Amino acid sequence: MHTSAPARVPAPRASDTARPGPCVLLKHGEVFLKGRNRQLFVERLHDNLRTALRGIGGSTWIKTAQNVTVLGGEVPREALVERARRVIGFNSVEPAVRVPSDLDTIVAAAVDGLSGPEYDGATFVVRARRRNKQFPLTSSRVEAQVGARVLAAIPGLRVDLTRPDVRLSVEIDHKESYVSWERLPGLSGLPVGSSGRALVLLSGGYDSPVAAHRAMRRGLACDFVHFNGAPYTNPASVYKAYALARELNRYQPPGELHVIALGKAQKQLAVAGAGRLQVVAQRRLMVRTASALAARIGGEALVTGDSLGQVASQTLANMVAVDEAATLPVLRPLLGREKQEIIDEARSIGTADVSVLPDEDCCSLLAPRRVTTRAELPHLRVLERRLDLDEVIEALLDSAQVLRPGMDDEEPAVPA
Ligand SMILES: Nc1ncnc2c1ncn2[C@@H]1O[C@H](COP(=O)(O)OP(=O)(O)OP(=O)(O)O)[C@@H](O)[C@H]1O
Repeated sequence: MHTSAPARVPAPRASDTARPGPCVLLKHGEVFLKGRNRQLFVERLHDNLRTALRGIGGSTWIKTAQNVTVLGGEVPREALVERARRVIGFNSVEPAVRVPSDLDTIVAAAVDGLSGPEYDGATFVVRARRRNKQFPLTSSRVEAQVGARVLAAIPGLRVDLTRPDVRLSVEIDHKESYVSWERLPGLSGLPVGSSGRALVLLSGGYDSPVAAHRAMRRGLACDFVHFNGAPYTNPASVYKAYALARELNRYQPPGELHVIALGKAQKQLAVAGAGRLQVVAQRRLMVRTASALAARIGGEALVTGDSLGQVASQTLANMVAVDEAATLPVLRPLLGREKQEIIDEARSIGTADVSVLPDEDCCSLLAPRRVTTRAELPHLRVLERRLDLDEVIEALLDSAQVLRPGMDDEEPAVPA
């Protein structure tokens, strides 16, 4: 049984946070808008960040200021940035330096940062935020003074308040301040796990991995289930599902992949006379089995990659027929998306290279030449009564293989 909270990673030692040096500023996303529950969301965000930092190869520390998390450690800053950019819930990830809160030191850090040849002739603006109201200058005075002194020290620079090449950001906290001049976009969204846990029906195509990623960005921790056509198809789709789940697990405390051999049950449906209902009947069997599996592992909803009308099996009537068989809500984050948008998003999250590979999906096994676009529930029920559904589902669940992509590097042993 899953608990949705990730395992805690030891808190940083106080001595780690005392030294000046490189760090990373992580600006909070939607969490920032939360009211009284904000602290809980921030704790979840930090738990996920600690999980993402596991195995990085050196000690790390995390510090919270208002609406910002500061990350540092005895590892190269690029490695911290790379890990932090995969944590859902930060609007931006900014490589920064941490200095004592006095103006001379802040200016020295800024001059140091902007002295490289890549900033020759660049335009810049200073943006300051003062969290420490005891600091002797207001934010706008800090901006003016830092700007003037940087300009005097680096004559190649020019000021542009509206469309600068570089935004020099100064965050003044109580004892220390953070200076940064590079801002990388984060993944924004809600911390994974803050909305509960879901089971994603993961095929080998472009859509379901993108749907999973979108579900994660709305705070759902995801496990995965993949149905393959074994024993009648080759194992290629299982390897693809494994690779996709491993990629997706880089964005969350890793979820499990359950692999279920559907081939025999598909044949039973065909023998029972499914005909043009075959694909919708299979989908109903998938969501029934997935609902039962989710109930066992703590999932509260199913997620699919359906997009309305994309293919014959995804008409409104067929989706209604599928939903009727599920005992958990079926979430479809891609319902209104177009295929090209989905493929572009698959490229940006890193799943497209796997999805494009050929496989022998269980859906093509026994698929009729024409799939019904209007599956009638009474016809489906008559068909399903010819099978002992409870027994079929029990057998499917018993044969499920559980893999942990990204948690260890075992290759999937393909179920018989
Ligand atoms: N073999 C499978 N195992 C698990 N889920 C599946 C499988 N086949 C389909 N699904 C689920 O049903 C959804 C619709 O599948 P369908 O084959 O109709 O569309 P698709 O456009 O090929 O989807 P995808 O690009 O995700 O493969 C998938 O996005 C996925 O969530």
